Amino acid sequence: MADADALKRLAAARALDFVTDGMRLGLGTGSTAAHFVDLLGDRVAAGLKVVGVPTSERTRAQALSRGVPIATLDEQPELDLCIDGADEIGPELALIKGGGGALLREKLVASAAREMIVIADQTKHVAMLGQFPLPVEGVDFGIAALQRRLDAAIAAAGCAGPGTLRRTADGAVFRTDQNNVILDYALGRIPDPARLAAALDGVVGVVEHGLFLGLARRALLAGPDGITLLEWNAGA
Ligand SMILES: O=C[C@H](O)[C@H](O)[C@H](O)COP(=O)(O)O
Repeated sequence: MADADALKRLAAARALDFVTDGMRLGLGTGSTAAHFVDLLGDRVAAGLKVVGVPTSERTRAQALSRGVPIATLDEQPELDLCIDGADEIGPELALIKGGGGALLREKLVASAAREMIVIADQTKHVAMLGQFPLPVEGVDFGIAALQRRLDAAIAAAGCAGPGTLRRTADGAVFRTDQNNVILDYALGRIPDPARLAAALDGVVGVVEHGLFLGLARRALLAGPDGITLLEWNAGA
């Protein structure tokens, strides 16, 4: 069976089929999106004309190193397509994102794009979101109070589970590219993602959360037998 990294690269390669000359692209973050940026670099070297808006400093550095022209979201506020990975892909292409801490810029970039395509190995596809801890990005002023408000909002939305302040491998508090902190909520199951997202949106101190609802129109899932295309059109 193909290893997970090979499957991620396979999904990334298929996403290139959706890229055409002149496109303004949102460039995601994470190991799967990194394969896409790498492969996009080859296409750019071969003459493809695109401009990419990176969703993290990591992706920005990678795009530059691969010769992919980049711009900021201020310079390119309207994008044609955003290609990004995900931590979980549930029904209606509802996503959990932010395992790598890039959820805020990822959501801003995906929201600026006419279309978002998710690339992943097929193990990310789940019947119900929640096994992957849900990242919630917040300001670092009064974390304990923020956590209490979050616990209450999450319980009111019919979910439960501990929130843990994210730390780096050496024990320091993890900081996002926007210098915020992340609480990872191990909820186990999220039966109603829209209800939970609405509850989180209303919590003072929350900057953004990792539920991406109604943003992805397609997902390219790579498995041992090839690519499966999932499509969801919220407006249909
Ligand atoms: O913050 C990170 C992003 O949301 C990633 O897209 C997500 O964590 C998936 O990453 P990977 O492709 O490495 O599994």
